[in-house]
Amino acid sequence: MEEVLADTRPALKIAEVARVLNVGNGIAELAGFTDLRADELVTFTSGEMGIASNLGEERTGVIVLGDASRIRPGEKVRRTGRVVDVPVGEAMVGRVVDALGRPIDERGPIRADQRMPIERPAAPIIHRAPVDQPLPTGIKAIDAAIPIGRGQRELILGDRQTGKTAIGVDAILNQRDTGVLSIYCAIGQRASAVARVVQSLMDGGALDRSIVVVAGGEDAPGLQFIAPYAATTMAEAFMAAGRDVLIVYDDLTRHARAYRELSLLLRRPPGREAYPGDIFYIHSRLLERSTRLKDEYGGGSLTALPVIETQAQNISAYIPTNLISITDGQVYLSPELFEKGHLPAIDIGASVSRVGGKAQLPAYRAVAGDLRLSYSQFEELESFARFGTQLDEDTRARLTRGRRVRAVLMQAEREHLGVAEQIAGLLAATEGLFDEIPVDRIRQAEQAARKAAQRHCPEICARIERGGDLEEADREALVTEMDTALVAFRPARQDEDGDGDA
Ligand SMILES: Nc1ncnc2c1ncn2[C@@H]1O[C@H](COP(=O)(O)OP(=O)(O)OP(=O)(O)O)[C@@H](O)[C@H]1O
Repeated sequence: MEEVLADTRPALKIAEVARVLNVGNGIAELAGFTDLRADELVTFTSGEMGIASNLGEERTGVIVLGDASRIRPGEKVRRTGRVVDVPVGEAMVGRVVDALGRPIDERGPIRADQRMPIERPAAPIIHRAPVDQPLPTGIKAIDAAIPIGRGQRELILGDRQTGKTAIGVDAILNQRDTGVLSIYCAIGQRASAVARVVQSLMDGGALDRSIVVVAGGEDAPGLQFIAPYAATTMAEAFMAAGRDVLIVYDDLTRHARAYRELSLLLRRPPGREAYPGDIFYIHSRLLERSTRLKDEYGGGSLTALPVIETQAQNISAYIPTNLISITDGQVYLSPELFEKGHLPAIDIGASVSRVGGKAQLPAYRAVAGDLRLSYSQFEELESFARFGTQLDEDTRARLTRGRRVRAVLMQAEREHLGVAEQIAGLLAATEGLFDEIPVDRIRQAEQAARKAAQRHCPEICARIERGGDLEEADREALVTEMDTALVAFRPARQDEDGDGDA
């Protein structure tokens, strides 16, 4: 009898059910819970879910993860004893899901055998390995001047319609042969914009090795707020299993706005630009989770490309400065370059990669080592030259070269180039092979040079692709072959042909 009593624990029931006091705009206020935990998931009788956010003695503020208009005052709410989690693993690959990991692609249910909480601590420093392996984006201006490494966090920022999404999508499409799994997390975007990205991934054959997480502009602010954390959890599951993952958060400006809306509705005190005091923390704790793990801790990596929209090119506004300080560099897209048609509109002088240089392939470093500096100098020189000053021979030569390098760095969307192709084009430009060719023919000339390099020096190209060095002899061989291929583009030869446009 005593044994039985010893095993019996008094079933003291704490209040597990509460009622809705009022609801609206993504937030519900409840009364009745006595022991609710911060961030605990609650379920409404109407079927919606919510996250316990403001825990007061009498009232609880809950972020609604769904349609708040379906919730009625007086409705019952139950606690669940768990935090928000999402399905993870192979079953997610190739799927388009919402912020709670539920499929929205009409391809049937997802049978994942594991779930993980959306908020998880970042890997401790001791588990982290240095960023020293490249993550090629296939975009010349980035791979040459602002290289990104696996495990890096590189911000993409610029005004609206400057090609931010295009860079993220191109980076995903370029992972065809790298074994990198990609996650595109759309936050607060129009459904048509998300549909376009999904279509591009499908057309490029990238959806089979990607996950798309969508919290659209018309979704509840609570879903928009949790979407990047959910996407990161899905990525972390692969990272822990040794996979390399690339994640694009498009975009964190809208994420910050969704959080501001929720905070104001929860009556938290507003700070600068009406954002709450912990606005830095919501982004730092998210991006801190991107890293590269040491082999003994899984060996995978998580590379993050967060996107931020600036207004009137103001990169020193609150959210952009926060993110610039959290990330390991930024790719700045300039609306002026976009208007001039210099696409992708990357302002190389205002962009930087703080850790990716170590990850750049040696052949790249040999060719594009000082590209960022020399290109910025050229841009400055060009702006002075506009005043019509008399130019000396050396300045004129530097302008000629700079304009050709710029033409070579221009690239259309979805035109991904392998490492060897990129290096051949850049080598031809920096060695002055294009100097005598009119700028409007550089694109064709570059293609011819790249083809010649591939055709006549296949073993050098293959070695470069494998990460080998570019020896002096290799450089000479490539330059000779490309120079020969470019004869047809030079004015003298064109004049002989009678089609000169110099
Ligand atoms: N390298 C490029 N070559 C040609 N067109 C490009 C290039 N990059 C972007 N574009 C075009 O520029 C337009 C804007 O691109 P995108 O939607 O990526 O910009 P965004 O900055 O993400 O826009 P938003 O502010 O709406 O999010 C698109 O029509 C896209 O096709």
